[in-house]
Amino acid sequence: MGAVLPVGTSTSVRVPGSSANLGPGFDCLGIALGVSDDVDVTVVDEGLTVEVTGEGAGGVPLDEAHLVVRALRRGLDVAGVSAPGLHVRCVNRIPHSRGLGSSAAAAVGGLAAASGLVSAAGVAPRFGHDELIQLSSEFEGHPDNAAASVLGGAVVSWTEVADAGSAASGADSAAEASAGGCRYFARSIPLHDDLAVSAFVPAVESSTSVTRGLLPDSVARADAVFNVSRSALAVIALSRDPECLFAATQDRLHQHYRAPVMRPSAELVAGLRQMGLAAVISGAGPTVLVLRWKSLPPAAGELAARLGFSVVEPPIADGVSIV
Ligand SMILES: Nc1ncnc2c1ncn2[C@@H]1O[C@H](COP(=O)(O)OP(=O)(O)O)[C@@H](O)[C@H]1O
Ligand SMILES: N[C@@H](CCOP(=O)(O)O)C(=O)O
Repeated sequence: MGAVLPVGTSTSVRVPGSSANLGPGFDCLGIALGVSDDVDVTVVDEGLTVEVTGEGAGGVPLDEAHLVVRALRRGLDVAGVSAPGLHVRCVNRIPHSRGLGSSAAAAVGGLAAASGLVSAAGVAPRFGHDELIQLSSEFEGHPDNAAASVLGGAVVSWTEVADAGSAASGADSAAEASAGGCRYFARSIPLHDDLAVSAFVPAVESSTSVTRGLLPDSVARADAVFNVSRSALAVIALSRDPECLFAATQDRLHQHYRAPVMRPSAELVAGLRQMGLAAVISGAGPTVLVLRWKSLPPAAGELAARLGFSVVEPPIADGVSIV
């Protein structure tokens, strides 16, 4: 290991949550939401202390298993530096296991904190956006949430999986090797000025890894074609024609497979869509997201309350920031 970070070096990071998929864009579309976590890290003499307040406090581990710490360690490792000890303080506002990208935000937050520490100590430059997207998506296994948390706004992301030949000949970067050959990329979608979101958040949780297990390995070509057309339309709807949002948020690849384990969410999506709203399952659920360009009708709030969902209207957020 190369440089050792001086005791007292510190950094503060703010990272937004996100909503992935936006209906048809499974594992490739996402939008950053103005509900953010803060991560403050200070280099200390020895050991590791983790302090958590807000969402997840009392539930997440307070040792090396903590996701922010794992990402922080990975970032320091990639930068080729070590720390004699670390104090990590997390102030969490993104609800966990609701489909609002908390795990991706934790990975981005830890990696950005590593980036902030190495640059504050003057031992290495900050990670660029592309590197942050690569490293954080490796934690997730899909880039849609992580890319939105890094870049802010709405993003299209994509994954390149090395074929057997290139894997045999060796990965072309340490990141690629550690990701089992996956390379992750993203670009921002310019957003229409009137675009806004409403999130309908239930009290119940749902694990992303569990509900990914409900999805089939292959789908009918007609369903693939259906989603390809809606995903392409989604980019136009988000950027310049919000009136297409209703059509652009249809999906046949993931939502109905997950519906049996989130009936109230499925019922809420159906009810909101009957009102003409562009409602989708947020990420892997159970939160429901509405992409809109005008106010919600009162009936939307009434249905949400009856089904046990709280409505929040976060701004569309900028990407991760290092203070
Ligand atoms: N800020 C955080 N700090 C530590 N662990 C976290 C944090 N955010 C999320 N996690 C971990 O990720 C899990 C939730 O991930 P996931 O099922 O993907 O849901 P989400 O949609 O919220 O990302 C939590 O149960 C916790 O283990
Ligand atoms: N494309 C992923 C998105 C998961 O988002 P999360 O916020 O629920 O973790 C999926 O649909 O599995």
